[in-house]
Amino acid sequence: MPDFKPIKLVLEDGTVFKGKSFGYHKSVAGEVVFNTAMTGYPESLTDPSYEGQILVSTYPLVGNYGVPHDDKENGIPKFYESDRIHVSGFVISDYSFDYSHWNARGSLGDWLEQNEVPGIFGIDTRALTKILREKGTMLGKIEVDEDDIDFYDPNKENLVAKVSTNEKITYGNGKHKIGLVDTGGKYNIVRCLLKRDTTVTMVPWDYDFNNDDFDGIMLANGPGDPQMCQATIKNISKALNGNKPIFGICLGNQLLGTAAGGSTHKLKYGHRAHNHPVIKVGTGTCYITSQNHGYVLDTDSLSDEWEPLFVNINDDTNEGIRHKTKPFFSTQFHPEASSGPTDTEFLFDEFVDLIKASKGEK
Ligand SMILES: NC(=O)CC[C@H](N)C(=O)O
Repeated sequence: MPDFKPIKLVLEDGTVFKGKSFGYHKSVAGEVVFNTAMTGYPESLTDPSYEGQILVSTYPLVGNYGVPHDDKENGIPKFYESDRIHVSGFVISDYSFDYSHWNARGSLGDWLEQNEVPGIFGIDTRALTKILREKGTMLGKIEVDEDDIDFYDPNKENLVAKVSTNEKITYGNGKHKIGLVDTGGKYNIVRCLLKRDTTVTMVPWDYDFNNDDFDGIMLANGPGDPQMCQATIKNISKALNGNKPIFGICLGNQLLGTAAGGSTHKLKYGHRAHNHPVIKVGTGTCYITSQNHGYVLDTDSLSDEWEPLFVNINDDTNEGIRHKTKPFFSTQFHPEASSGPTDTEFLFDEFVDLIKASKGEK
């Protein structure tokens, strides 16, 4: 085994975890969050919602299936959620030096190195997670050699502006025209829409989509504090006066709720997993969902025109909302999965059905 350089993770409360470096050997600071999923590191690492965050995997064995090919389909990578790694650093327990998978093109360590993102292995990530669960999400820094860098709070910045597209980009040429507000959206949202006879036009986070002739508006996921996206919230508020279908995911749920007059707050340590159970309100139906968020919408803050659509049965937090009379709805979880269970992908069908109904089609 080669000699891996020492590297450490320092938490805001002074706790230090010493590990070994297996990615790009540099110091970084960010917000430390944990995900309990057992698979899906290529998708998570490229999810723009992780911008500014140091990601901890509670599942110990990581890297065993390498990283996938970067083949493209419809102009986007087939197996990644964006064009680069967005996490600031990756913290794991056991690194698999050997990888094997039909679709592997290289190792996780080499991929981190190419993207200049540090990786630490040899850390008891379950002990680390217990601290984060007890004290809540904390700032942290990964330090190499004798470095002593400052802590950095990504939520004080407009991270959405950093990760959003700067120009309109159109994918596919299906029947229904979707305006996708790119607050840091994952490519699987585009893939799920394109599978359903749509043309998807991705627009910048602060673009006023109300003047375009879209058939429906898709509000994407994205990083940071939703209250940083006032320009998006303003445009959504305008759209709420009309009748075009709107579907929001994760940050999209928080932005739709805020535009509807609601408020948001930060959870103690967030939901990042493949197994969050949510109940559809008014039914006994439970879905197992993929999640990655730190903020949450306050259901009680919504006006009477809105109602909760899903609720998390672990902690009773909001998992989605819908307008009582207009075709507007959103989910806090990820129906596009990637990674995680695909049980709620049918919500994309429901969105397209709303579009058809609003156009007078069957
Ligand atoms: N995946 C997301 O869209 C995350 C939304 C928001 N940044 C949060 O942490 O709550």
